[in-house]
Amino acid sequence: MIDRALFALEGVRGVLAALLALATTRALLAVGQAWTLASAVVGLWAGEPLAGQTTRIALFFACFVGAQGVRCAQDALLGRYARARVEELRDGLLRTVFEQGARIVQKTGTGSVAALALEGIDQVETYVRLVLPKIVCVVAVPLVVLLCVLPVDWVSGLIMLVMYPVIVFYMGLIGQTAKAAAARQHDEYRRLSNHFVDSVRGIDTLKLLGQDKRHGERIFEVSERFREATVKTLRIATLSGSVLDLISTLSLAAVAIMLGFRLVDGSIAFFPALFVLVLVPEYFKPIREFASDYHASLDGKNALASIQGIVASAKDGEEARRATAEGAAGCGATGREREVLAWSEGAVLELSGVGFSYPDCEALCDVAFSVRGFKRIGIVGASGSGKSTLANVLGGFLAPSAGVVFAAGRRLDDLREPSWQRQVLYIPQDPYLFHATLRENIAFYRPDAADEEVERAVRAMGLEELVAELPEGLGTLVGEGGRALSGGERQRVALARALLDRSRRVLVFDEPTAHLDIETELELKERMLPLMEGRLVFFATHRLHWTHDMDAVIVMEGGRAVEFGAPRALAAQGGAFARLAAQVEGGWR
Ligand SMILES: Nc1ncnc2c1ncn2[C@@H]1O[C@H](COP(=O)(O)OP(=O)(O)OP(=O)(O)O)[C@@H](O)[C@H]1O
Repeated sequence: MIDRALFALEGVRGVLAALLALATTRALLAVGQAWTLASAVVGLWAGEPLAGQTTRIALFFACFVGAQGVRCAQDALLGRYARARVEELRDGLLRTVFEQGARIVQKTGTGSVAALALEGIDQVETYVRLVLPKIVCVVAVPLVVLLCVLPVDWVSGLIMLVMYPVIVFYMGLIGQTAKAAAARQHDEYRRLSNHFVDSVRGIDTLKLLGQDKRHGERIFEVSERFREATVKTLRIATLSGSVLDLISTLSLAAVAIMLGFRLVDGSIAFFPALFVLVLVPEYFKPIREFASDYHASLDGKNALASIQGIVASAKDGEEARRATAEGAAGCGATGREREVLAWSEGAVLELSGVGFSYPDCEALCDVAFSVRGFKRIGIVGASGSGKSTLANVLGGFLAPSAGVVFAAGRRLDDLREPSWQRQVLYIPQDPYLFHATLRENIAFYRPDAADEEVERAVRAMGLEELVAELPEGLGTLVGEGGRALSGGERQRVALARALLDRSRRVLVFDEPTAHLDIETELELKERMLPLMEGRLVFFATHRLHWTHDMDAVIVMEGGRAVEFGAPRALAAQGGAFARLAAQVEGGWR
């Protein structure tokens, strides 16, 4: 029931110690309130004048105000602590998502990661605020109260002592059921988030294929499952809360009835009886509050576990990767020693035995080749042969599961090395436009670019017409929520980015023209070729006319690089490239 993940939070022990001190103080103040109230009432009952009770009444109010003060101090402490931890968690999660990129998002789901970063984080804050003080109160307050009741009336103390473990045992039983129900609810929520984001992203395709109605029904099914899981969790929470209330009320009644009988037969005086009666609710209050907040905070508990899981698995993977890289290098290379030098004419990139597997499929196997300097390398092959996966490995997005890479004199396990990524410009099939102005999108890698440079890039990539058409020219908002651009226009923006940032000397293209009609492709080709000058270029494509402009091609077949060489020589060789070339309409010359 007590969540170990909470104890992994930074500085939690110090906060628990402070909360323990505050809870003990509050319990003592509650005892003080019960004592002063009981003695004032007993005094009045005995016929003492009201004026004689002033000190007791003043002390009662002092204890009351003190208890409120302690509560405020506790809230302030928890508020600060929860906010700080939550900020750290958010940073950790976002850093992991940015560092691990596609891998994390593919594994966990875009919707789920977004829901965790937004709503999940808030749930964790509520969870930390609610549960930390309850963990402390549930131990400290009953102990203080019991220690004060036992010397005054051991019979009531004994009843309280016996009933407490019964309640804790019952809570443990309910807790297990509630935990399972909340975990199921959390899973359904993750599924719903992923489904929703996927549906919104794919809405055009779904409509185009006439699948929107059927997909709508599936969204309804997923939402229904989430609703059912939520109702089940609420049902358990409400029922168990009521039963717990009943048990603690019965325990309270048992103490009160025993006090009543003993008062009647004169075996207990009025003062101790009243003192105990006033104090007993304080004894059961923390466990009742713990039970009700426990259910309310279970989604925060699950969100915390998910976030910590994502961050920890990424960290483990990263450490294992580092350890293997350092072990493989045999020299404990760290930091600077792994930095890839700036790409130059004499630099060599070599892949040796590189493999990569998706959870259910091996996409690359034993890929090996070596390139030097500023070459244009085509990556060709049939659909599913591994072109995009190889482009992703070269771009530093995916870490191979096998093999090593030598890049500009550095031996690496993979190319997710920041000093390599800083040199790479990746242009995918469908470049992403940020929700920002067209100018900001073009100057993405060089936000400091002068206006003339941006305008030159606009002209070079044939974007002048678009800019003239837009209401605010380069200052028009584009991307999601802004003015939509066609596939060809997005591709031109991506190329303008490449033109603007000449410092990136490695270009990785992944089927950049796959979505474009042949006229647009040929027009763009004329604009792309000059960009390739003085750069190392990898160009994954299934359109073989590009290979005429390549210095060499890598031919992929079933995840293996089966051929590597100049296209003309490969075509003459009669192997895999020749077979591919034979499929080109009109032949490959
Ligand atoms: N995210 C993924 N999860 C699981 N398997 C994947 C994933 N992406 C690709 N694959 C599989 O890996 C293999 C190689 O895919 P890849 O996209 O690299 O091939 P490709 O040659 O680029 O294909 P295409 O020309 O159709 O884009 C294929 O069998 C594909 O089904």
